[in-house]
Amino acid sequence: MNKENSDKIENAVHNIIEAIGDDPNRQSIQETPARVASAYAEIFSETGKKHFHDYKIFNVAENAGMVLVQDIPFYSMCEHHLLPFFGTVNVAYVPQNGKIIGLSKIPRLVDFAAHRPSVQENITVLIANELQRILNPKGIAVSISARHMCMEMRGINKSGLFTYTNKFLGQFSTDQELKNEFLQQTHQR
Ligand SMILES: Nc1nc2c(ncn2[C@@H]2O[C@H](COP(=O)(O)OP(=O)(O)OP(=O)(O)O)[C@@H](O)[C@H]2O)c(=O)[nH]1
Ligand SMILES: [Zn+2]
Repeated sequence: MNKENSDKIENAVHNIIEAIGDDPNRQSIQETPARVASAYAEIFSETGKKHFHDYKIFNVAENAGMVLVQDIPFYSMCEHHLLPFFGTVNVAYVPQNGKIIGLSKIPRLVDFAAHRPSVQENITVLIANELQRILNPKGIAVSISARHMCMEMRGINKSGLFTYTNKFLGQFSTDQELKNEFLQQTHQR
């Protein structure tokens, strides 16, 4: 993040601290605006980016069956309240023409989708669509389970609720057996 944008966040946080009735010059929070700016640079690092580019494609001779990376932790911020929502993502695909990507790129793709203001449904679809664009595999399944702080610490104030979303493309939407394999492996029914 450039200096101009980081200054904008610092000024805004300074104003927020004042507006909630605290003193921005209080010794232990003097550096808070700068800390928030640097935290936001990390948390929102992928904002506005349409495509994930950090991958290489490998070719293998024989197609594997379903490739599943399970329980990938993620943190995001809801676009309505800028409060965290977080949980785990399962990403599966069935390769086509021996085309695969490095396994570590799947959690990186999850971070790409999550590190922006968003809603759970959009993260789910963005992961599926980017994987589709990159690999054009025979099928894709993405499921997310998450807790939303905007439902837990304010508003409806219900703790410990989990929201589930998923997106199935290609064979995962046409082949019930494959879909069941995914759901069984990821403990969803
Ligand atoms: N579909 C969806 N909704 C979300 C997500 N994160 C937060 N929300 C909801 O977004 C809605 C925003 O609704 P508004 O009525 O504009 O906001 P609000 O008055 O603060 O709503 P309450 O949270 O009910 O107090 C709320 O119902 C939130 O629960 C998400 O990832 N997906
Ligand atoms: Zn919210």
